[in-house]
Amino acid sequence: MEALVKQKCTACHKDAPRVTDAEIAELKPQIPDWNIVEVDGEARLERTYKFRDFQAALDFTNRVGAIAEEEGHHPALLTEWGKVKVSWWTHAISGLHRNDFIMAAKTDQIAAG
Ligand SMILES: C[C@H](O)[C@H](O)[C@H]1CNC2=NC(N)=NC(=O)C2=N1
Repeated sequence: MEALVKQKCTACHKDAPRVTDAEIAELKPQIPDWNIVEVDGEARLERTYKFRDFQAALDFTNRVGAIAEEEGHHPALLTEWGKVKVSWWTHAISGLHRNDFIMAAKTDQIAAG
């Protein structure tokens, strides 16, 4: 399989397939630092990144925002002094799509510089 970071998001729509348990088993090892959490009964991918100060956290936030706009897939971002919590899920299906794993991998790539 092509690495997740090299893949593009497909359009989100309400009939898009949620990832199956078998797909999660295949995809999750590529983003080992992410957690799958449930919020309001919906699965999300979540990771908190640490930074030296607020400006560095804000710069990262903006870079993640830019790829979200490029890919047409958008995260929740919580920026604080020295950290940013990033959450990916697919609003259209109230759960996880392959797109979320692709975007989590691209977020890791941004953080790696
Ligand atoms: C029309 C537009 O592409 C859709 O509303 C997109 C925008 N960004 C999105 N982002 C996320 N995370 N989930 C969606 O379902 C979604 N839908």
